[in-house]
Amino acid sequence: MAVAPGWLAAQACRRVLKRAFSLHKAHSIKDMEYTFQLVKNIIPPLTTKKYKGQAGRIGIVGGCQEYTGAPYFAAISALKVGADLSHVFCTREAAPVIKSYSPELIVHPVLDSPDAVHEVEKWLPRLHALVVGPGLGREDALLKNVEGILEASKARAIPVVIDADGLWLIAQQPTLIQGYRKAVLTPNHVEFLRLSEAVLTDPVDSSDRRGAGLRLSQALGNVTVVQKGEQDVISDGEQVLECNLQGSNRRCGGQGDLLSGFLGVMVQWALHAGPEKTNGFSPPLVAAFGACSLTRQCSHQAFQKYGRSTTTSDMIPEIGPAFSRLFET
Ligand SMILES: NC(=O)C1=CN([C@@H]2O[C@H](COP(=O)(O)OP(=O)(O)OC[C@H]3O[C@@H](n4cnc5c(N)ncnc54)[C@H](OP(=O)(O)O)[C@@H]3O)[C@@H](O)[C@H]2O)[C@@H](O)CC1
Ligand SMILES: Nc1ncnc2c1ncn2[C@@H]1O[C@H](COP(=O)(O)OP(=O)(O)OP(=O)(O)O)[C@@H](O)[C@H]1O
Ligand SMILES: [Mg+2]
Repeated sequence: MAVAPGWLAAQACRRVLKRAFSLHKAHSIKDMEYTFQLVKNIIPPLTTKKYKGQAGRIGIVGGCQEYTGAPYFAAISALKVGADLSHVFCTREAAPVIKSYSPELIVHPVLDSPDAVHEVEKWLPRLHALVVGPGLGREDALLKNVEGILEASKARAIPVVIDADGLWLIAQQPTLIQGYRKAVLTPNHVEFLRLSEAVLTDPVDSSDRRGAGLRLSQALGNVTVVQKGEQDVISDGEQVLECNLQGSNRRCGGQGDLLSGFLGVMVQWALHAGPEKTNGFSPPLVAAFGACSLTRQCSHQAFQKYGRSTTTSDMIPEIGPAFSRLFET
């Protein structure tokens, strides 16, 4: 008997959803299907009517002498999820290294120049979102420049995803993003604790990750917080989404950097689509759910092929197939 491709796709989707809920019984498969539908609603269609740049022009602020992989992962994941152009603003030394990884990235060696804020600001009118922090390092002079870049981005209402050393800066100066609802923070376990210590008066209850995420988001004026971990817990201070989609047991470095690049693209898709497409959820919340599920699905697929030897580079060729499987079925 011939089986229709649509039926096969629906079965594949149900299998993904079953994996998603194997760890967390509080939601039904129906809830998860609904949240995936909201992500599907924000994805811009591929048509012949679009010109280069309309699906996304993203800037990554990061990359220094020690860390060149992290900004590369964020920038390439932005392109592979569907952005048209991906810029990296890094230090002079890091630039040739990052360029050598891929001809597809546009690399600006400006972050340690005395004129860094102005050099990045020139590009802001042409960018839809910034991802701040992957591979940035913690040198005071660089962080000072990033402060200026964040202020300039807020003044232009540009969405910002803040990760890694960008979160280190926010923990020192939470006022930089206080109340900016186009900011999404993506802390790992340690970064989440550091931020919580910086802005909450009472210690967080580590057994209640939903409550902790809500509190941190509220304390920061409802910026969206993506608390990464065995389950990703996402909150805008009003609502909480959890992403339990099965990933893998490999914890190789760089997976969070991929997530931040996906999110840079998806947050601007979601804000562009507007709240009517996200049915009562804030657009950044839906974008974050999309980026978390895609990261975990890429990790799952890569692990099926490479097992213990899986590294973040192995996840990159999985982005297209994982995206289709989650959002195009
Ligand atoms: N290829 C590249 O270029 C990459 C570069 N990267 C860049 O590196 C920079 C620093 O970022 P980072 O994430 O390494 O932060 P950092 O605060 O030094 O923490 C590290 C220490 O925290 C701990 N720890 C972590 N998770 C934990 C957990 N769940 N539960 C408990 N403990 C946990 C653990 O410490 P330990 O086990 O030693 O106590 C770990 O060693 C940043 O710019 C980033 O973008 C990365 O993106 C990777 C790929
Ligand atoms: N224990 C876990 N089980 C399953 N998935 C996990 C686990 N911890 C993290 N993840 C997933 O791995 C991805 C990256 O999260 P992680 O906490 O490793 O970020 P990170 O430390 O910032 O990574 P990076 O090395 O890029 O800086 C996220 O998609 C998250 O859902
Ligand atoms: Mg990280």
